[in-house]
Amino acid sequence: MSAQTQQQSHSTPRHESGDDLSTFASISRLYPYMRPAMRRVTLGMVAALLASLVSLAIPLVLERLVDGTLLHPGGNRIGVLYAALGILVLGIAEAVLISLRRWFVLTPGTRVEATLRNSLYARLQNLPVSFHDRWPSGQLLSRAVSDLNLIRRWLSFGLVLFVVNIVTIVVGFAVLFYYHWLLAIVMIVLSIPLWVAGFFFERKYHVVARRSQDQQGDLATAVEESVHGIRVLKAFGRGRHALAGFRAQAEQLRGTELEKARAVAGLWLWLLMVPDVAFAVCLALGVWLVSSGQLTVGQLLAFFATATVLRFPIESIGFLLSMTFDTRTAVDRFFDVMSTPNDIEDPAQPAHIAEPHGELVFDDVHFRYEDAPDRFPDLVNGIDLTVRPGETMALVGLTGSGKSTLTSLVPRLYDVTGGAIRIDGVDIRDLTLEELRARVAMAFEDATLFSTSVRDNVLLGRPELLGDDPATVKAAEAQLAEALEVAQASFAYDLPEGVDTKVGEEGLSLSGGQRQRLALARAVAAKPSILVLDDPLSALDVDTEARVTERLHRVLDGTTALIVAHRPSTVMLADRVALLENGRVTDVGTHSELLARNEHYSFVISSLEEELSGGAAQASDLNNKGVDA
Ligand SMILES: Nc1ncnc2c1ncn2[C@@H]1O[C@H](COP(=O)(O)OP(=O)(O)OP(=O)(O)O)[C@@H](O)[C@H]1O
Repeated sequence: MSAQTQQQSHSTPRHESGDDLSTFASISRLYPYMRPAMRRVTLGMVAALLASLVSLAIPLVLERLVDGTLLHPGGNRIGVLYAALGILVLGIAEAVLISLRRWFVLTPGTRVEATLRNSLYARLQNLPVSFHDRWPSGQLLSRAVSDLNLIRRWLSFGLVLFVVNIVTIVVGFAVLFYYHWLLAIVMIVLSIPLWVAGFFFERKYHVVARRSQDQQGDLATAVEESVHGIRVLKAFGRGRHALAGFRAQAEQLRGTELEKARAVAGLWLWLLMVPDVAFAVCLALGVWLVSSGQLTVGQLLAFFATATVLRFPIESIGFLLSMTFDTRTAVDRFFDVMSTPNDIEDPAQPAHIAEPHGELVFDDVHFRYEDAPDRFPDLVNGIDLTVRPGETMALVGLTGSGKSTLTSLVPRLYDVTGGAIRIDGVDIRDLTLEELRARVAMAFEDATLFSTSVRDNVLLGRPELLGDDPATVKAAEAQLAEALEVAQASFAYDLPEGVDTKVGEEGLSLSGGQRQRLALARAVAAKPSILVLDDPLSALDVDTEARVTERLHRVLDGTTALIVAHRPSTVMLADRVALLENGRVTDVGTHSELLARNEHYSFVISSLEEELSGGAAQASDLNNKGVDA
């Protein structure tokens, strides 16, 4: 496998949804999105067609002018004046029609682009987490930005010109026949190399265009990763290495762009050379036809004037072809995402939990990741566990035993591959996703904050509290205060603009512990009947953790909670502990019961303690080395 192919196969799943379709069939899939814009596009096309026909009519007037008045013994000045006036009027009409074309097609492209972008975003929100595991964000970003941009430019400009130029060429050749059949046939025969070059161009260009657009996506992913990981790269002194990797990728893209440019240049060579040769041959033949009395001077002049009008449409075919194939690739890439099946969707006939108590039952649950090798058993291999209403259950197990995976099955971030998870007796797959995710709230170890205010981040799961009327604002403030207090995140009130301070990627930088506390506040504020916490306190110091734990205990009183525990102190928070071992729950009991009777549990707890003291030593070591500075 070449380095290039290797690079591609590692970075992007390539569905190539439209690879077996013709360019026309592939682009026609856009029709439902284009329908609202079609009226203006069609009007633009009509205006452009009329402009072309007008430009083809000018040589006809020229012929009359030369043969009928200038060269005619009885020609008069009034005739010349009329003909000149006719040409002027046609010229003005052509200019007006071209302006109309621009005006008609300017807005529909932007509207279609916006619709496509909204649909893509909605689809990305809708697709399951397993899709996002497979797709690098740069590939999605390049689809949402540059591919849709290409489609807009083609719609506003390429499509209309392509159709109009083809029609102009066909009508133009018919007009050439009208002047003289032999000259027209010579012109057509000499153009054949052009059509052949166009055919080979299509086959080559499509493949290179796809590669180029995929490589742009890979490059975007590389930039995104290095920006996100800038601290790690700096701390480990790997900036140069990252730059070298980036350069290699950029060089690869440059190579592909050059290949594209060479393909276009090859076509251009034919596009420029063939008409010149055809003109020269036709001129010699035309002069002979005039001298032998088979053609008038006016007809010869009109023939060349028409052939000149046809030059731009013929020359632009190369550019428009490459633009069309770029667009076809962009459309294929768009539908790669849009046609990815979503296996986590609402049921056809949803059930509803009338009286939520918060009982959570795992019934012989199995799960394996799509890319897990066949020789491995299921990661979750038949888990039976009941978390009673209002109970706090800690999940404990060695690292990699599948604790986070198990918790992510509850809000259906992934679907079980066997067995069932039930909330209050209802299989979670029978609930709508909206109901399920209103009942279950989650906080992760890796706390993601969005680029918006603290308030909006914390009340993310309570959209009904984000209104403007005074009662809602008051309720929102109370909820916010309670959640921030439970999560020991009152520091938010001391930020420059209090809870209105913008945080997240574009806002104020917060420490890992502060981010975790806000994420925990978000889960608490959602007031779920089941709270799933995936080691949400890992970045807190021991004192803060103790305070959060004490408050959570109070809040969790009526809430069922499933907590992944990496610290003995988190385990203390739980009423009972479930021990995860080889994909199964091998023991359930209180912390002290398990410590007393289960050797593996004691081993896990002592390894967690060791990890903690090791982590603390490492942290102080790093601090001494001044990494933070
Ligand atoms: N999205 C994924 N795709 C494929 N495999 C995954 C994915 N996420 C996790 N895994 C694999 O599943 C296994 C269990 O991971 P998981 O994060 O659930 O374990 P864990 O018990 O929470 O670990 P830790 O205590 O270290 O957080 C690991 O071998 C991991 O490599």
